[in-house]
Amino acid sequence: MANKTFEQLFTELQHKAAHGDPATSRTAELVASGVHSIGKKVVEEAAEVWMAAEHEGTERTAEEISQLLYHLQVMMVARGISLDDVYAHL
Ligand SMILES: N=c1c2ncn([C@@H]3O[C@H](COP(=O)(O)OP(=O)(O)OP(=O)(O)O)[C@@H](O)[C@H]3O)c2ncn1[C@@H]1O[C@H](COP(=O)(O)O)[C@@H](O)[C@H]1O
Repeated sequence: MANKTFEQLFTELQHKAAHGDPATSRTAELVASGVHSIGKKVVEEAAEVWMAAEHEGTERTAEEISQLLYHLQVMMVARGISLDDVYAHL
């Protein structure tokens, strides 16, 4: 059972970006670091998904995918992109 849905996490991240303290919120820290830094994390996490899928088990791969999805959501928040903006292309 998931701790939260993709939609619930996105709402939480929007709130953290607007009101969070970069000293205690990873999301606020990442958004403050800017799109270039967030982009590097997205690429790093994507590579970790690839490596886990090829060389590690299902649980590790799922964990890496969760981290990629988190960083993609942070990028969306930083760029002001909504879930509906993305769903429009799915
Ligand atoms: N789901 C996540 C989540 N997934 C991944 N991460 C971050 O991504 C990191 C994983 O990336 P790495 O493996 O590169 O770890 P790292 O070496 O510490 O990263 P670097 O410092 O090297 O960049 C974790 O250590 C977390 O900092 C997350 N940080 C926060 N959340 C959730 O986001 C919400 C808001 O969190 P805060 O903004 O921290 O309050 C909460 O529900 C959290 O559970």
